[in-house]
Parts: sequence; structure tokens; C-alpha cells
Amino acid sequence: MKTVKVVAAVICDSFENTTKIFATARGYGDFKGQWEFPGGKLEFGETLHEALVREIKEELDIKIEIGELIDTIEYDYPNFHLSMDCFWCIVTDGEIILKEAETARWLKKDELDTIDWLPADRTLIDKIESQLADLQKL
Ligand SMILES: Nc1nc2c([nH]c(=O)n2[C@H]2C[C@H](O)[C@@H](COP(=O)(O)OP(=O)(O)OP(=O)(O)O)O2)c(=O)[nH]1
Ligand SMILES: [Mg+2]
Repeated sequence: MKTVKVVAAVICDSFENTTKIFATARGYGDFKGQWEFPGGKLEFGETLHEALVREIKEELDIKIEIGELIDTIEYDYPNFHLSMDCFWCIVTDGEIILKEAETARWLKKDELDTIDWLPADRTLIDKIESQLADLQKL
């Protein structure tokens, strides 16, 4: 099975005091209407950071700062294997404009389980919830 290498941005309001994260609903294709984190496939020769900055500019028209890696999700879809690196990010410049997504939401911590995520994202949501819970204990 072919592997598709993807990088995704979990954009939050603050690295230290996170109260909400940004999710988008896919605007096209097989998973239209299901929720995900903005990002996309690496192009040849790009680093993870270069790819993520490019994708977020293309999809949301903003500049981001990339923080820590949250997790690398490995997931088998029927037609391909997904390997997706997911990073905490914050917006550093611009106003979000949805260039590709059908719609978007800023989700509070307790809302993360209330929407229909892409299948590969469910383990990531658990990881995000536990990292946010750890942050609160500090
Ligand atoms: N961006 C993104 N893709 C995800 C997530 N979860 C998940 O299973 N995927 C899958 C869906 C796609 O099959 C694959 C690649 O994502 P993509 O469609 O965003 O790639 P792209 O932006 O480069 O778009 P395209 O030009 O190939 O259409 O990863 C997620 O949270 N974010
Ligand atoms: Mg994309």
C-alpha cells in the first residue's frame, strides 16, 4: 500500500494557556463535510516545517508559528497508508480566510468530541485532550 505523508496544524489561541483549537470541515472529495486539521501532503524536497507553512498559507491565508509535535498518526485507509505529523501552531499574522474548507470552528476543550472527525484523527483528539489536561495541572 502506498504511504501518503501529511503534515497538519493544530492551531490554538496560545501555547501556554490553550483554551480553543481550530478545525476545518473538508470542502471536497471522499471525506467532504468531515472535520480535520488544516494541512496537506509534503511536496518533494520540502521539510515538514516548510510544507506546513505553505499549506496553511494556501488553505487559510495566514502565517503561523510552529510549536511542538503532538503526535505522528499512522492510519490505514482502504486505499493508502496515512502518516501524519501534527504540530501545535499559533497564528502570527493575518486573518483566517477559508480557501478550501467548507466551514471552520474554534472548538473549546470540552467540544472536541462533539464533531465528526476523519477516522485517522480520533486518536489524535485523545492525545490533544490529554496534553491539554496535563497543561492545566502545571
Ligand atoms: N490535512 C489533513 N489531512 C488529513 C487529516 N486527517 C486525515 O485522515 N487526512 C487525510 C485526508 C487526505 O486523504 C490526506 C491528505 O490531506 P489533504 O487533502 O489535506 O492534502 P492536500 O492539502 O495536499 O490536498 P490535495 O492538493 O492533495 O487535494 O490526509 C487531517 O487532520 N488533516
Ligand atoms: Mg489540505
